[in-house]
Amino acid sequence: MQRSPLIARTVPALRRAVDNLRKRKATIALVPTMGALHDGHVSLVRLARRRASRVVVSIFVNPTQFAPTEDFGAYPRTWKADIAKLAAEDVDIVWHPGVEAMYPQGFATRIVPEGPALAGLEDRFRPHFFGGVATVVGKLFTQCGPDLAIFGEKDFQQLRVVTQMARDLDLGVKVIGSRTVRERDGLAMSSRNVYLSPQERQTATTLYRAMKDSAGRIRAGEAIAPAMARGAATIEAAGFVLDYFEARHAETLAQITSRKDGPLRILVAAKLGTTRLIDNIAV
Ligand SMILES: Nc1ncnc2c1ncn2[C@@H]1O[C@H](COP(=O)(O)OP(=O)(O)OP(=O)(O)O)[C@@H](O)[C@H]1O
Ligand SMILES: CC(C)(CO)[C@@H](O)C(=O)[O-]
Ligand code: BAL
Repeated sequence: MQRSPLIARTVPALRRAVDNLRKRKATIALVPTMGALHDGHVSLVRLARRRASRVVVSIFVNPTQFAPTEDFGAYPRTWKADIAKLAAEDVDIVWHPGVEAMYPQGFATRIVPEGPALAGLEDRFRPHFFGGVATVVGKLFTQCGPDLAIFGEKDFQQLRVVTQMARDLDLGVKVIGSRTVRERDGLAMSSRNVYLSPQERQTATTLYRAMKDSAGRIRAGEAIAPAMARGAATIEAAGFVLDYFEARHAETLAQITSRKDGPLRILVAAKLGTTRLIDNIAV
């Protein structure tokens, strides 16, 4: 029988609910989200279910990771549909704080990530972003105290930054990455895809095709620079404004010049009209 998850809106209510699960010797997985849930999020919840006996999903559109010029106000909020999806997945607790519960009056502490995972990419175009993410994810981890937490590979640099933070701050949470879920034409599922017009939605698949093409060329022995230049040109010709299209070391995200530098990942961010999309694939 389908149960509705318990919905916690304050830190004490969340802690009580988690303590109750712990009394029953549960292992707990946390899946942090900003809501507007799609099948990508559902795949994270399913992985959480396989890895732990109880699942907590947080839904919080975190203002500190948006610049004032970005889409915090417009970000899709689909609460009822989200809860129905989470009930169908048998989620135990939904942690849904208001902004005042997460950042009470007088809040004045931030976690500021540094190091190689921040070398460019998202950090160059959204310099506020990882400070906001690390601060809120650090809080989510200490509020909920999960054994493990699941993050999508779609936000590959975020996965690396959060993994490093959990390790550096001894948060006792094992961070697990989950593969990217795509639409049939290859577009990575993303809450922001709803911003795309029908025409833009058709064009959007170019990102995946260009990454696959460049990855195929590199695998076939073409030098990295021309293979990547070709992908970038394809994306721009389709009408995107490109932020970056780069091949990086898949583990460290360090810059690479040759295939001998180790396993590679191609990462892309580009704007189509006013919608900014990101994606990545393994080479
Ligand atoms: N297509 C996807 N496949 C797998 N995981 C995903 C996918 N899309 C998002 N996620 C993961 O879900 C978690 C919550 O992400 P978020 O709520 O920001 O969704 P999103 O679709 O990435 O939204 P946005 O459009 O804002 O980037 C993150 O760990 C993110 O990497
Ligand atoms: C990890 C996260 C929930 C932090 O707000 C967000 O950046 C996201 O949804 O990827
Ligand atoms: N999916 C990452 C959250 C963000 O872009 O704000």
